[in-house]
Amino acid sequence: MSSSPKRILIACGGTGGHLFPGIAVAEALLEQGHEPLLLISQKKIDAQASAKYPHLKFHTVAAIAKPGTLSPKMLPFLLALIQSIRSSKKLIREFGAQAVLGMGGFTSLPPVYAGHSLGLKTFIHDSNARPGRANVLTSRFCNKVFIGLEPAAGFFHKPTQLTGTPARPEILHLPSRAEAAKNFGLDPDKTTLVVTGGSQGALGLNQLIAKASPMLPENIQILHIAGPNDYERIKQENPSQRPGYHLMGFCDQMPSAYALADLVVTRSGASTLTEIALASLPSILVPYPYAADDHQTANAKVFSDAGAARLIQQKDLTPESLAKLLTDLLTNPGALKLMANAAKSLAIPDAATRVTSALLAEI
Ligand SMILES: CC(=O)N[C@H]1[C@@H](OP(=O)(O)OP(=O)(O)OC[C@H]2O[C@@H](n3ccc(=O)[nH]c3=O)[C@H](O)[C@@H]2O)O[C@H](CO)[C@@H](O)[C@@H]1O
Repeated sequence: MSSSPKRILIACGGTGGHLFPGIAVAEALLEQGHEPLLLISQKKIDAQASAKYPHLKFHTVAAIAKPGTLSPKMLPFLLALIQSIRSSKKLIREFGAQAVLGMGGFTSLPPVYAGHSLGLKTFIHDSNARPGRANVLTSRFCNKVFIGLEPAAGFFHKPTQLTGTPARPEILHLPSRAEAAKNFGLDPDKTTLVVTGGSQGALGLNQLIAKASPMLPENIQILHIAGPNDYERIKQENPSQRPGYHLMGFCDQMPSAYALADLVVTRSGASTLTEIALASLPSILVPYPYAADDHQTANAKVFSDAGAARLIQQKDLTPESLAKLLTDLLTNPGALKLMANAAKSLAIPDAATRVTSALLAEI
């Protein structure tokens, strides 16, 4: 190992769950004097998020998503994969990469495979308790797999290291509660419920919350982050809402949302879980029912087993039962405190530097 600056290619496009951890690793590398290049997709979310980090270098490639095995789209997918491996090799040579890190999904497979076939050290990070198939396949071409949650270790055929999932630096430095409340026009002194569905697929949860919120005690305020796809529908379906209910589409101030929250109701995507652990927040976790291999239930179990969260499947909830559970918890500060402490014990604040140290030690 030498201390000279290293050039690291990080593949992290396609979803917030891959992009933000990739950005966190890139920031840590940059801080240590190294040169990261982030490979992202042409999707809007990647363009929007990357624009906020003008000091980082990004390279855009077409997103790759695997169709069903018998789908007629399989042949075009395989051709796109081969093409992407070729262009990844070209990029690795031009950039002079010394290692490749994939943050997950099929978008990571071509650059990791290309790096491996050019003789570079290659790595992937998997943030879920039950890894995606793309990552298990990609791990065949890796030297080491970094994992966000312990149960993932059993799924890979390569050495794994528990690093946690790197979070955006701003999540590690939350604003004050007063500042946070101001951002949403809410009251800093009121007990606050924050609802967020992750970046995709929370219509069922959004509908439950919108119907449950009028049944909550009057002194509770609710920040309901419904996501850009559901915002209009939820607004139309619930024309008369109670005071202290604030509905929004996409939230670009998640640190403020966490700073204001006394309890979070959410899907159990890995980045969201990482963030609520870092913010020491109690939660009610309602896994996305259609997530691949039900990995969100596996993620949520880590938190409920530790006492940090209540895990409830969407099919088992009604607006009434959800309102009762929320009221019971929100009026029981002792229970919330115990859950918050358990959440804190799951946090790995140095996840980004755990990844960079382990990676740099091998090149
Ligand atoms: C439906 C699905 O399969 N989702 C998967 C997807 O997560 P997905 O990317 O949908 O969700 P995550 O919970 O992992 O991350 C969401 C990220 O978006 C941010 N955010 C969210 C809402 C908002 O309004 N503003 C905002 O900034 C959150 O702070 C967080 O950083 O990849 C993750 C990592 O493999 C998996 O664990 C998830 O299960």
